[in-house]
Amino acid sequence: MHATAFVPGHVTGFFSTHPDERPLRAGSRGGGVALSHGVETTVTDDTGVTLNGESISVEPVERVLDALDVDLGVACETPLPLGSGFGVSGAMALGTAYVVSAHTAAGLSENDLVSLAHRAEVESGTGLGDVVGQARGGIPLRLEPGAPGYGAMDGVPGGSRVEYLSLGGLSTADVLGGDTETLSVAGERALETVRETPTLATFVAASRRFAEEAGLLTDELRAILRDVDAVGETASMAMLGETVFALGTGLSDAGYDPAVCRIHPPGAGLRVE
Ligand SMILES: Nc1ncnc2c1ncn2[C@@H]1O[C@H](COP(=O)(O)OP(=O)(O)OP(=O)(O)O)[C@@H](O)[C@H]1O
Ligand SMILES: CC(C)(CO)[C@@H](O)C(=O)[O-]
Repeated sequence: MHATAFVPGHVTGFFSTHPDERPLRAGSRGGGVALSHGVETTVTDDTGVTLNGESISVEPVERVLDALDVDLGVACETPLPLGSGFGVSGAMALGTAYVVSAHTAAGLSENDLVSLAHRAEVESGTGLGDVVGQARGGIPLRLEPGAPGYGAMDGVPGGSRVEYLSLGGLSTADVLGGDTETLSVAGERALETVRETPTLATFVAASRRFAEEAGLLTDELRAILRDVDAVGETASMAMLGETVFALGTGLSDAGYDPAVCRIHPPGAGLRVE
């Protein structure tokens, strides 16, 4: 029986970047939402990585396999689009750490596995806080950057339904490799706002303000957000993808046909079988 793990998707609403030459201390501050739509990862006897049945190269997954020094591969399945702001690379990396550790009885703790996947994402340039958010669940706030033992987290209570609509992707590596000063200032302001008033409404409103201030909104996304505003709801952009998300029914109320899922509960952990 080959080990299988489920890791929730994770949409970041706002963030600031906190690089560090020590990858376990590097990461992001910010806020996001863990989703009941995620990635199912199964360990395989042959090497290589597949996503929805197709061979794929995802650097953080390969880094995790290299770090565990195994001649094994993984098969990943997800309904979420890769590269569109759902933390798919982080979920694949974290799921890989869990299933290979289970398969080989590596004797690693949960913090060890989360740290392994976090390091892989940071070193690949494909993520800064998705992995720690996916491990926590709920609506995680990254108060301090870093892997377990370095970072600090809280969460916004409540929430259930999530709607999302993706028009396409954005390269996380390209955005994180560019000038992130402006977006980081906006991200710090957003985190301060949500920490002062930790509610669903404040979270989405702060995310929307961040998307505007970070200069990442495309005209297409802006048009969808305005349609949601027009029905008295609020939505925002998933970082980093050409994707809109709403907590509640804002997209469907505005006449769109979004994907619908739920928030992956805080503390629900990752199912490993
Ligand atoms: N068809 C593809 N589209 C996007 N990325 C791809 C594709 N094939 C392989 N990759 C690799 O998958 C990884 C995607 O990481 P990225 O962080 O951009 O996506 P994500 O985790 O789904 O989104 P985000 O981090 O914005 O939430 C990168 O290593 C990229 O090189
Ligand atoms: C940086 C980010 C927006 C892209 O991965 C976010 O998802 C994160 O913190 O990993």
